[in-house]
Amino acid sequence: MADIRNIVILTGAGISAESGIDTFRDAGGLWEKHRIEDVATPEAFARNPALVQGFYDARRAALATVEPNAAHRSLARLEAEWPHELLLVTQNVDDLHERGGVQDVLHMHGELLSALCGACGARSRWDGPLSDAPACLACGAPALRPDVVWFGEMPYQMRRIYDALARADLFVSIGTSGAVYPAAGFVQEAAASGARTLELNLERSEGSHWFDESRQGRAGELVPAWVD
Ligand SMILES: CC(C)NC(=O)[C@H](Cc1c[nH]c2ccccc12)NC(=O)[C@H](CCCC/N=C(/NCCC(=O)O)S[C@H]1O[C@H](COP(=O)(O)OP(=O)(O)OC[C@H]2O[C@@H](n3cnc4c(N)ncnc43)[C@H](O)[C@@H]2O)[C@@H](O)[C@H]1O)NC(=O)OCc1ccccc1
Repeated sequence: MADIRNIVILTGAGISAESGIDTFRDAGGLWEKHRIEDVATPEAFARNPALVQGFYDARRAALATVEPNAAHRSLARLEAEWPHELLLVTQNVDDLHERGGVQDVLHMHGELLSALCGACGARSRWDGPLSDAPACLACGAPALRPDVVWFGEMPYQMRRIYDALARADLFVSIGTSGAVYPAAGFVQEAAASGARTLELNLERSEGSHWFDESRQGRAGELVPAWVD
């Protein structure tokens, strides 16, 4: 680690699995119970907003029943102690990184605890169901939607992410299947700028072959072992 200064870490649903949050593609995962095109696209929301709001209301309510795990807490410790640049990017819409103690996490696919006005773009913290949401507090339009990035929509803060990848000495991917872009392409971006690349995942992923090193195991063990 001596020559490592700038680190970019990407996390996915696998880091929250041991906290009891369903992943997407694993057995019994979200995409087994729901079709992406029914609940996670702008077209689905236009077609059946109640179904989509219900899907996210259930996931938002479930947040109150789960706690961060050792992997979340280890990353908070790393953030507090790392003397150089560290950017933590998550594809997760849960708040377990923050509750695990991380001060600055970039939610590239949005957050369950935030509502977005489809009319004026205003954001507001939201922890209840959105199905019976009042109008937007800023513009009064009845257009509040989950502040998450659906398929076909541009992820958040891509400029900040690509800038950090271009400066990275080390890129670490934790608990993601590498099935969804542009996140699945970050390892190649980092490698192209000369960074070392490490994958920590329960099993080999669609992108494992892009990494210098891929370690298999549970995030709750692999991440503390890597941080300490
Ligand atoms: C399905 C896929 C082929 N489709 C896409 O990638 C699409 C289309 C596309 C764009 N570019 C492409 C290039 C090629 C092909 C397709 C595309 N991408 C988009 O539409 C994106 C938007 C995608 C975002 C969609 N929203 C999500 N989530 C928020 C909502 C919600 O949460 O409901 S995606 C969602 O699924 C993704 C994958 O999930 P993972 O987190 O990886 O979870 P998964 O279940 O798949 O895997 C879990 C892993 O953990 C491991 N694991 C399990 N337990 C543990 C454990 N205990 N410990 C460790 N590991 C564990 C398992 O082994 C497994 O490997 C995450 O990103 C997650 O956020 N937008 C876009 O491209 O805009 C334009 C653009 C253009 C230019 C530049 C930029 C943008």
